[in-house]
This record gives sequence, C-alpha cells and structure tokens, in this order.
Amino acid sequence: MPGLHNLSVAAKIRWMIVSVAAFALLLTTAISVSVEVNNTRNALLDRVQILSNVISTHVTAALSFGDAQTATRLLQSMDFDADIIHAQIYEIAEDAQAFASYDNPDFKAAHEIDSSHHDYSVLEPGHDFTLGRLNLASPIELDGETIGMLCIEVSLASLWLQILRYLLSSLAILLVVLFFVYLLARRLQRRIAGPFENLVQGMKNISASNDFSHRIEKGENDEVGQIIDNFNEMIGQIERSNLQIQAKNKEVEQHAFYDALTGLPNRRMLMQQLSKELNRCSRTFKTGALLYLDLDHFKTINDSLGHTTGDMLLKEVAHRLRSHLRKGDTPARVGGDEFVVILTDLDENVGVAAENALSVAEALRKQLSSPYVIEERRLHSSPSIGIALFHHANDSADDLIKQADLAMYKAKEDGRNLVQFFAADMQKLALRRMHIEEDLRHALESDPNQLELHYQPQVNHNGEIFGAEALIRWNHPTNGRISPEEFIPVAEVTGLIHPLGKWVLSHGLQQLSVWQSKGLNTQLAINISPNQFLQEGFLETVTEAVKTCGVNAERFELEITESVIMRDIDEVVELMKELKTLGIKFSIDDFGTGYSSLQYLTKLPISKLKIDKSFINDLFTDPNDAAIVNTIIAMTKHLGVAVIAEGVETLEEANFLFENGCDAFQGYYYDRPMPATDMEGRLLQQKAGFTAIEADTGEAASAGGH
Ligand SMILES: Nc1nc2c(ncn2[C@@H]2O[C@H](COP(=O)(O)O[C@H]3[C@@H](O)[C@H](n4cnc5c(=O)[nH]c(N)nc54)O[C@@H]3COP(=O)(O)O)[C@@H](O)[C@H]2O)c(=O)[nH]1
Repeated sequence: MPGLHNLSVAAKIRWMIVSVAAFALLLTTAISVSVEVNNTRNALLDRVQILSNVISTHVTAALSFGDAQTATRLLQSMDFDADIIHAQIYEIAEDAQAFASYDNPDFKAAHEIDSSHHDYSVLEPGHDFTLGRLNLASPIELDGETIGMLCIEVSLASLWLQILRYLLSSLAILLVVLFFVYLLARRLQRRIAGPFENLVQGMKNISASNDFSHRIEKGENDEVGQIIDNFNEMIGQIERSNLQIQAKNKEVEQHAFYDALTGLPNRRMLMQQLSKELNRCSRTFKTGALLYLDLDHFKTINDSLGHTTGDMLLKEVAHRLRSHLRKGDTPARVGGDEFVVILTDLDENVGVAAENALSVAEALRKQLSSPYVIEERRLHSSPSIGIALFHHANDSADDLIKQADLAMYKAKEDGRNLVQFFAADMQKLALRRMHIEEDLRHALESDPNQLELHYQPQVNHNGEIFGAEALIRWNHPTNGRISPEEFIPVAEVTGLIHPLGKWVLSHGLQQLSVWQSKGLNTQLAINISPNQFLQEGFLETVTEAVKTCGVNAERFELEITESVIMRDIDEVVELMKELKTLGIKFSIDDFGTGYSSLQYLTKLPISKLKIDKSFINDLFTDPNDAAIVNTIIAMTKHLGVAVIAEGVETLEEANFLFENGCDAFQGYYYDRPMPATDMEGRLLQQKAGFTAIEADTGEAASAGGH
C-alpha cells in the first residue's frame, strides 16, 4: 500500500488494528452467514419432507383407487405453507401422467408457476436446490412397492429473506463492533505512539534550537522508554562533546588571539582590529592613532633580575595600559617588551587628533615610568613611544605598524623615555638601513674585500705612538665609503655584528702578528660591541684567534663600553678574568656617557678608561665637561688604571688634558685613522728614531713633548 509509507506511526497502528478487526469480523460474519444458510435450508428441507411424508401416507389409498379428487384435496391441505408453490402426484406408469396437482394461488396470481418447465419424465426420489427453488420428489408406496411420486416445488424467497435479515443484522453488529474497535485503537494508538510522537517532537525541538541541554521525558520503561534513554544519553554525549569543543575553541582562540602572559590581544588580533578600524575611519572620516611602546632597558631588568621578575613587570605594564585607556581603545602585546595601542575616534581634524594622541601617549609614558613594586623590590622602567596617525587616506595596517615602530626607534635614539611622531624621513632611513643590512651581509658572505681595517695611533705624553685602535672601514662598491657610525648599529640590531666582529678580530690580530714579527712593538685596541662580547663562545673565538695568529696577547686590548657592564656584572667579570689569563687587557670606551658606578668599576679587571670624545669637544665651551674630564682622570688615579682621551683635535685640548694628568691621547690632532701600510710606516719611522708628530707638524711635536 503506497500511501501507508507516509502515514504516521499512530495512523498506521490505528489502520492496522481496524483492518485486522474488520477482516476478522467479516470472516466471522461470512462463516456465520454460510452456517445460517445451511441451517435454514436444512430446516426447510426437513419441514417439506415431513409434509411430503404425511401427504404421501394419506394419498396412497386415493392413488391406488384412482380417486383423483381426494388426492387433490389432500394436496390442497398444503395451502397453510406459503412457500409451497406447486405440488403434483404422479402415477408410476410408462408415461408418468400427473394424477393430481396443487398450485399456490399467490404464486399463480403472480404468474410464477410455469408447469411446462417441469420435466418429470425421470422421476427419481430426492431433492434439488436451485437459487430460487427447492424441488422434492418423495415415493408413494403400497406394501413396499412404489406406486406413485409426490413432487413438491418450494419457493426459497422467504429463506433468502431470512438470510438477508441475518446478514444485515450481522453487518450492523460488525459496524458497531468496528466502531468500538476504532475507539479502542485510538486509545491504544495514543498509548503506543504517544511516546514516539514525544520522541520525534523532542528531536525536532533539539535540532531546531541546537540546544543539547534539553532531555526528552520518558513515560514507560518499555522499548520506547529505552530508545528515549539511549537518545537522551546520546544527546548528553553530544552536549558534553560540544562543551569540550567550545572550551577547546575558546582555548585555541585565546592562544590564537591573546597573549598568554598578559592576557592582552596579540599581534594577530591587533592586525584584525587595526584593519577594521582603518575601514571604519574611511567611512567616518575620523582620525585614529597607533602607539608603539617599547620598554627602555627591559632586557637589563630581565637578565639581571630574572625572567619571573621580567614577566611580572610586563603584567603590571599591561595592567596600567588597560586601566588608563578608554573603552574603545585597544592595547596589545606584540613582542617581548613591545606593546601597541590603537586609539580610535580622535577627531576629524588631523591637527586636533595629533594633539589628542600626544596627550594620551604622554599620559601613558608617565604612568609606565612611575616606579613598580615587584616582589617587594622597587623597579624603574620607562617606555619609548612612537605615534603614527591614520585616517581615510592612510596606509595599510602593516605600514602603520612600521611607521609607529620607526617613530619609537627615533624616540629611543633621542634618549628614551620619550614620545615621537612618525615622520616621512624615518621611512627613508629605515629603507637605507634595510639596504645596509642586505649589502653588509653580502660583503661578509661573498665579498669581504669591501672591508678593511684602519688604524688610529694612540700616543703617550711624549707624543710617542704606543698603540693603535683598529677601526673598520667599508668601501661599498656603488655608494662609496659607509661610516661605521651608520652600519655598526645596523649590524648590532641584525646580528651581523657577530661575523663582522670575528672578521675584525682575526684581521686585527693578523696585522698585530705581522707588526710583532717585524719588531714593531705596538699595542692594538679592538672595539667589541656589547652583543658580541656577551655572545656564547666569545671566549673561545678570541682564544682561537690569538693562538692562530701567534701574537703576544699582552699587547692586545679589548675596548668595551659601559653598557656591557650594565648587563650582568658577574658574568662580565667572569669572562674578563678568563680573557685576562691570556694576557688580554681591557679598556672602557666612551667613558662618562653611561651609568657605570664606581662600585661596579672596582670589580672589573680593567687597565684603562677612555674619556669619550664628546667631553673633549666641549672642553672649553661647557664648564661641566671640563669638570667631568677632571673627575674621570681623578677616578682613574683612585682606581689605579690608565686614562686615555679620544677625539683630541687641538693643541689646547691636548695641553689641558696633559696638565690635568691624562696619560695618553688619541685624535685628529695626532693622526686620523689610516690604512695598515701607513700605520706601519709611522711605526717604522718611530722605530728609526723619528716620532710621527715631529715628522708631521711642529705643533704636534710640542704636544708630543708633554
Ligand atoms: N664594534 C665595533 N665598533 C667599531 C669598529 N670600528 C669602528 N667602530 C665604532 O664605530 C663608531 C664610529 O667609528 P669611526 O667612524 O671609525 O670613528 C672613530 C674615529 O674615527 C673617531 N675619531 C678619532 N679621533 C677623532 C677626533 O679627533 N675627532 C672626531 N670627531 N672623531 C675622531 O672616533 C671613533 C672612534 O671612537 P671610539 O671607538 O669610541 O674610540 C665608533 O663608535 C667606533 O667605536 C669595529 O671594528 N667594531
């Protein structure tokens, strides 16, 4: 049945119960009707046979005497039975002639008797049922011999009527029973299909709402109840899995978009927010700002006090940022000690927006510069902040970050703890630095001939050259000579200082070895950058270079800056002591520009302080500088170390320094840095008994005569 597939379970149950009941009832009715037909026919046959026997018995005499009248009367006595249509008595003779007959007048009137149809030629006792008639033939006997035959034709109309009534009443009963069966089926259907419907509805609700915390109510503990239990269990599992997935997703999102230490948005999240903000500004014509913050000397705190303290400081910085920004502004952590803040909706007027951004940046700078108390220790830190403004006509998110970063570097260069706006020339500078990095890498890897060492003589109070400082020179194939002042900081930042420092070390020591082999007894000072000095393996590199070149390390000096000491004093002292065992000496370069304390200096195995040239340059214009120079000289006496002044350009400077107790001098007044061959010439001249100063100028000779 095709339609059955689409029916609900309830309708199917109803339909099946009613169908089964209807089929059973119809079968029962059919059987009982057929039994009824049989019984009624038998009863009719019995009745007619009894009547036939009575008539046959009484008509025997009339037939044997040929009394047709009596026979006819006897036949007419059947008129009480309305079903008898016709009766005849036949004599047993060769031509079987009718002896007497009876016709029911009712049937005659209705023309239902047609004697011509009766074929009595073969008269055999018995009966025959047709659809509408019963024909019965009974023998009439005398002394055991059949003398005639009584034939009765009976109408079955009343029999069929009786059966029809029976059938109708049976069908009526059937319909009534079916009606009750239908009502019962509905009750049963509700009982059986109700939980299914409940389950289906529950499933629909859950799938529509996607809410797996719902449970389907269980009615009974039968199979449907078990299905509901299993379904609820399955939903429970889905709910638990969903919760786990949600928690994992949240975790992944947290990792993907937030910084694990501070909980601030990370670089990825920042870029998304910034792109959105740029789009928004294009629509609203408002100006926003990007602040790039880098903590000054954070590395020193981290290295000296440990990463745990460093981490706590970063958390506190994040906390201060969060609490001092407006709700719509976004602070993010983009690197170790680097933070970025997006300031939104500043103003439509770029000038006003710039002022607003500056005042927020200044407020943040002050907030982040006030002391931190971490693990009962009072720490000082400050940020350098770069600002890049953005509005509808501005650059991409990446460009903006670069601009703010460049401005931040400028703030660092200008002295730290400052706020600096991005300016277009910073970009040019950044580009130049990028090219320098590329070209320097190429030079170091593939064309080291671009590099050479120049040597600047260092003289004593007699003007005699006792040493030289090796200074790197880079002859760029297309840009000419590039100053170390420009490429050394790039090398420091990019890590190129390591191969470059190695190159300087090995070439300087080779040169020293050549001079020593020629009996030119000079010292050689080499500049060591902070990163180079503290790089792992530095001790081994120097030891190896000294051994390879076979130099007398007593004549070799490493110039380090105060910033190295600021890193990790114990580590530095340890390293210096180990290098000193080889005979190597140390001088502190650019002395006076850093913050090294007397306490630190006493710990270090140094042999010389080098007064920074900035103090010498302003010796006669800035009284402070003269005082500083004198203090440094006095300090060296106290420490028991030598002192050398660099950047000596005039006779007056040389005289002042000499008169105030300076031991040694270096500067353009004596000589500019020069190629190795020229330096060798000087040394040879001096060895031959001429001082370089006497050979060059009379003025220099007088300075050399201190
Ligand atoms: N790590 C390394 N740093 C190096 C190396 N070579 C150089 N440098 C550092 O680069 C900075 C610039 O050096 P340079 O341009 O060579 O300048 C040196 C001298 O030329 C200059 N100088 C010397 N006398 C005078 C003077 O009378 N007037 C004047 N205006 N300048 C003078 O001073 C520089 C030497 O400085 P210092 O090292 O502090 O003694 C510079 O910081 C170098 O240190 C290298 O191989 N490795």
